[in-house]
Amino acid sequence: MSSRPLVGVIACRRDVEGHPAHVVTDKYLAALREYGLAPVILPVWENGDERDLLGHLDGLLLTGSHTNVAPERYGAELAPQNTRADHHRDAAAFGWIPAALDLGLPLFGICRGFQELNVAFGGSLHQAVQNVPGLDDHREPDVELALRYAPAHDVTILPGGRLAALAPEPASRVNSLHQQGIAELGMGLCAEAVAHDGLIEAISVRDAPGFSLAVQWHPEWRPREHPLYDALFEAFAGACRGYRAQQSILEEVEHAYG
Ligand SMILES: N[C@@H](CCC(=O)NCCCC(=O)O)C(=O)O
Repeated sequence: MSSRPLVGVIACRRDVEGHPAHVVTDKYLAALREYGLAPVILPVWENGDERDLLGHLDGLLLTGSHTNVAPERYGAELAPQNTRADHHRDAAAFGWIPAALDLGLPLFGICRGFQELNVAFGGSLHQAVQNVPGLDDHREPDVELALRYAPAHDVTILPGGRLAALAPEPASRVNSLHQQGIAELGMGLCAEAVAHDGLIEAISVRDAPGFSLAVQWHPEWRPREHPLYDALFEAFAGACRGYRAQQSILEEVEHAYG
């Protein structure tokens, strides 16, 4: 039986060959595997309540997606640039985030997952960052994949935070593939890094006992080749191993003493 920690990876809903499907791109799964974790794809249903799944996991990864959090979840009107939704994903993410934090489950958000964490704490989003005065265009160029995920802009890591504690350097250059971004930071969240134009690009949950970081960029893209991406996955994997060990002890105590 695998001793690798089990990490739940939230899926997205898409049609595949005419059938509704639950989809995760391989790079998220491959990155978790690279760092000694066992990825488990978590299906998403708008009317589902799969919170019991989290009790079997040692970590939760909220992936990126071309779709967007429904703006009504943060009290906004749908912007014309916001053309892709996934209500199944929304329902799952906003159920699993509080449940994971209640369990102390290591929680890692990437891109859409970063935005979901902010909205889960009452924050709001820009739906078209490129149209916000003073902010740049953070969308990916229409080029081949390796160039789309290449480092695109600098981020400054804020001193004294959870990201600073694991980052090899106080600044880095990261990829950028998003049209949405944090407008108002949710209550109870800490800004951990900002882009060159001031946009928040990494956050953490202030009172979370364990790993609870989310980033706007994509560290799952060839993480071993980028010191900050590598540090993020090493820290997340370490947190999942620690959680697994803690759960094993609790299970043994429960078994021994009932
Ligand atoms: N749709 C949101 C989030 C952008 C995002 O997650 N992009 C990556 C999609 C493909 C991948 O998983 O790498 C926005 O536009 O801000």
